[in-house]
Amino acid sequence: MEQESQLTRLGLFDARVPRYTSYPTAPHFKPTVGPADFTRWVQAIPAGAAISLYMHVPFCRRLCWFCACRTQGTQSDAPVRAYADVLLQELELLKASLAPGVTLSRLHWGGGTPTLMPPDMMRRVAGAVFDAFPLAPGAEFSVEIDPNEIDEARMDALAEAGLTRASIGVQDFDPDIQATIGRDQSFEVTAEAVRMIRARGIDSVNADILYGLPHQTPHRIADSIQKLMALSPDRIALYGYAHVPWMAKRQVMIPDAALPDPQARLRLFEVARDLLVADGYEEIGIDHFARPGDGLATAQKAGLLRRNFQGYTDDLATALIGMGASSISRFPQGYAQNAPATGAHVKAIREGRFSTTRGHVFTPEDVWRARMIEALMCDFEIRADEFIADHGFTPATLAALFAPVKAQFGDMVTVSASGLAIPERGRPLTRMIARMFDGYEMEAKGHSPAI
Ligand SMILES: C=Cc1c2[nH]c(c1C)Cc1[nH]c(c(CCC(=O)O)c1C)Cc1[nH]c(c(C)c1CCC(=O)O)Cc1[nH]c(c(C)c1C=C)C2
Ligand SMILES: C[C@H]1O[C@@H](n2cnc3c(N)ncnc32)[C@H](O)[C@@H]1O
Ligand code: MET
Ligand code: SF4
Repeated sequence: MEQESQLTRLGLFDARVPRYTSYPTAPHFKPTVGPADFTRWVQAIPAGAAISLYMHVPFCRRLCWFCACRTQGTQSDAPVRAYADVLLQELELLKASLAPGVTLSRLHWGGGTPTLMPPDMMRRVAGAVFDAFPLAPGAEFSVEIDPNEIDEARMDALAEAGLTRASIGVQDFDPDIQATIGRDQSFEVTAEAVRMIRARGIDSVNADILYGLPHQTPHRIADSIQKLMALSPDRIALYGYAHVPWMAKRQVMIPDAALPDPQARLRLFEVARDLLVADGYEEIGIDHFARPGDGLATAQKAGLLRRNFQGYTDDLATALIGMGASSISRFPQGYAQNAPATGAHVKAIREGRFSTTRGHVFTPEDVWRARMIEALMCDFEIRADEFIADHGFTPATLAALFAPVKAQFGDMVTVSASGLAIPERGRPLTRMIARMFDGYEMEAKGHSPAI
């Protein structure tokens, strides 16, 4: 394949590249940002603003071996209950620092597994959030749902709390692959979760599925995608499995020898993508798919697609506040991350202070670099008119910035007076091209593969 040899020459199959869910990326955060900065940034949010709120629940009943999320296993509800109490205290602290009249454009519960909360706990947490900050008109309330960890009573609690979007973890339907990644989940269990969601009139269903898993073949991923399409999710995240056992220790359970090589990963992605596109899904950025009419598809058409810690979003709020252990907040001034360890976060909140341990203060240069990387990840294009109008560039300064990218990537990028664009054939290189605009990370580090 000519494209494949070109991609090989450009280093796609050897590269380790950030996913750019933030810029700068989390590994560049420094302990110079602390609770005082976080408090100041929260206080600077204007009265009556709509903000986005993320609540992290770092508990699971079982720990899937493939998972790189910050979470811990627990068989009892006691630690979850104690943690939920702390979330309510954190909410009080936040309310005390925020100007009056703040509403939510988004509320997202992620994890971990938020659905391991018993129904009364879900009601209590949701009730406290909406008492403090009501949903803005058109707002979304979304929750990550583990199909193995949901039932009618918990679904009732979520629906009554006003859930608008359910996000289910699928990963793969193949039983052999499931055994190798430590995640049993029959098709019936997943289908039943979708039925419970839709039966309550929650008609927005997202699903997460992975390519690049151990023992995955084009035939097997095609089968999993077909099963997933039978459930007709509105939105699908097709993430590349990130094998980072030095960071996510439980991944040592996954034998390296069973992993597809980078060329095979590209083929797995393409098989899955082609099936989804043939079924009418629109490609959103590097790894999302959405039915036409879904918020992400509409935002992409309007040039309003944005990148955040969840991947892609159509949320335009300028402040995203992350609550709970390890969560990251984004403000116009910079990023602030809470203490990653649950114990340290809980201790800080119980003592009446925020747990912010690391972060980053934006420089003027960060602002335009962040936006260029976001534009590439969302639209595969850096539009000259935007950067001339909003960031003080001239055609000449843009041309100087684009020249080394063109020299490096040849016909995998196009450069003209209207800007820099990545044509279809160059799409697998998007994260590598974005890295050319990263002022912090010009050399490869311990990231996941570029494809
Ligand atoms: C919900 C689960 C996941 C979160 N991040 C990932 C998953 C699957 C994927 C991921 N994120 C990072 C890596 C490391 C390698 C890489 O490709 O860059 C992987 C596999 C980087 C990263 N992203 C965030 C953090 C804190 C990090 C690592 C830095 C570190 O802590 O050492 C931001 C972030 N990740 C997740 C959330 C919920 C989040 C911010 C709110 C979860
Ligand atoms: C929140 C979502 O993150 C994805 N997820 C969890 N662990 C990994 C990993 N190692 N690599 C890629 N994606 C992962 C899953 O698809 C989950 O549903
Ligand atoms: N824990 C849930 C699941 O695995 C949600 C996605 S992973 C954070 O299904
Ligand atoms: S994939 Fe979901 S259920 Fe499995 S360990 Fe990760 S957060 Fe927990």
